[in-house]
This record gives sequence, structure tokens and C-alpha cells, in this order.
Amino acid sequence: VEMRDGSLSSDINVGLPCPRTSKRWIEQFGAAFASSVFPADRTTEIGQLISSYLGREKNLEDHTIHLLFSANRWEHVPMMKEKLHQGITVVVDRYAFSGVAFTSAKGNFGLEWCKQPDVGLPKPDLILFLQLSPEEAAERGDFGHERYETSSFQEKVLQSFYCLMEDKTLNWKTVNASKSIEDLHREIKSIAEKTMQEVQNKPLEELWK
Ligand SMILES: Nc1ncnc2c1ncn2[C@@H]1O[C@H](COP(=O)(O)OP(=O)(O)OP(=O)(O)O)[C@@H](O)[C@H]1O
Ligand SMILES: Cc1cn([C@H]2C[C@H](O)[C@@H](COP(=O)(O)O)O2)c(=O)[nH]c1=O
Repeated sequence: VEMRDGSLSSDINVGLPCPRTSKRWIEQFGAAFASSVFPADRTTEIGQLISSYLGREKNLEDHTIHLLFSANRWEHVPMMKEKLHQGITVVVDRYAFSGVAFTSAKGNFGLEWCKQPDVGLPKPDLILFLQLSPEEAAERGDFGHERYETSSFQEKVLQSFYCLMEDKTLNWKTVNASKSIEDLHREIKSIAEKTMQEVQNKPLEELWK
């Protein structure tokens, strides 16, 4: 979850809108935070290419898909900024951190190269990392259908996230995702509300600048 003056977003671990999760986020957070929610938006032309890639209908070169994920974030920046300036909390289900973690997990990609296309995106006020072992994640619904959804690759992604979390200029918080949905909701809501209070008068910053 990533936030700005009254704004909340999520790299819940948190990409831009995914129809599978956005409804739940709205149910959980919408009323409480008047939030706008968007995980990887698979509806735009770029989003459709990404969706075909993830669904293994299309193969794309690794640099190319990395840049497409980033472009899918940039195409939402005007909308995000508009909402933030209206005082609306923005929740993002996956963001630049997923971009870096997944591409760098492929090997032959340094973290610095992976970060470059996302430099300057709106900087999140909070990044919530929902920690769950790859084994436990694999037991949950829907796992295994898409590209990247294997326990061995997810383990590499996890290591990349740990490297990203060493950056103390970002407000990372790890929560234990093996709790019940209700308990997890309560914890996230509490952390998010506290952060919203803390940042409400702070200016919007740029990521990795
Ligand atoms: N705390 C929880 N306890 C038990 N099951 C859960 C919990 N949270 C989510 N689930 C279930 O696990 C599955 C995956 O959840 P969810 O879609 O939130 O994961 P995700 O990491 O956002 O997946 P993706 O990013 O691939 O969409 C769903 O079937 C959901 O109902
Ligand atoms: C944003 C982003 C995501 N990914 C990967 C991570 C997941 O495997 C999928 C997104 O699907 P989900 O429904 O949001 O889980 O794509 C990536 O490789 N790069 C990115 O920038």
C-alpha cells in the first residue's frame, strides 16, 4: 500500500487495476478511506499486451515487458495526481516495486536498471508488504495459472523485495499475511489511517529521485 496526503496506495505488494482484487479493495477500504483503487490496468492497450503475456498467449522479450509494465503505470499518473490533489486516497495493488522485483528475479537485470523507467512516479507514503511464504501462497486460490506463478520464481522475487526494502528513504511496512482476512484488514486499516494522518500536510514527492 502506498500513500500521499490523505492518499493511500498499495504495492501490496502490493501493479495497476486487476479486476480480481479491486472489488475486494473497494469493499475493504473504499468506505473507510474514500480511496481510489487500481492494481495493473489490463484494460488499456498496453494492459492488454501485459495480460496476454501473463496468460502465456504472447511471448515478449524481458526488457520489453518490463518497460510495458512501467508504461502501464505512467499512463495512470495524470489520473493519480488528479485524485491526490482532490485529497483522495489512492490504493495501488502492485506498483514499481513489483516491476523491479519480478524483472530482477529473472537474473541478468540489476536493480538499478530495473528502477530507471519508474523514477519520478508519485512516491508512495506507505508501502505495505504482505508477507506470505511461497508455499502458503501456492495453496491459495488462483495460484499457478499465470506466468511467474511458480514457487521457485516467487522465492527469487521475495529475495528481490528484501533488497528493495533496504531503502530507508521509503516507508516500508511488513505485515504477516498468514492471518485471517479480517485480522489483516484491521491491521492494514490501522497502519494506513496512521500514515494518512502523518502525511496529510506533506507535499507529494517523486519516487527514487
Ligand atoms: N488472509 C487470507 N486468508 C486466507 N485466504 C486468503 C487471504 N487473503 C486472500 N486469500 C485468498 O487467497 C486468494 C488470492 O488472494 P489475492 O487475490 O488477494 O492474492 P494476491 O496476492 O493479490 O494475488 P494476485 O496479485 O495474483 O491477484 C483468493 O482466493 C483469496 O480469497
Ligand atoms: C506490476 C507488475 C507486476 N508484475 C507481475 C506480478 C504478477 O505476477 C503479475 C501481475 O498480476 P497481479 O494480478 O497483480 O498479481 O505481473 C510484473 O512482473 N511487473 C510489474 O511491474
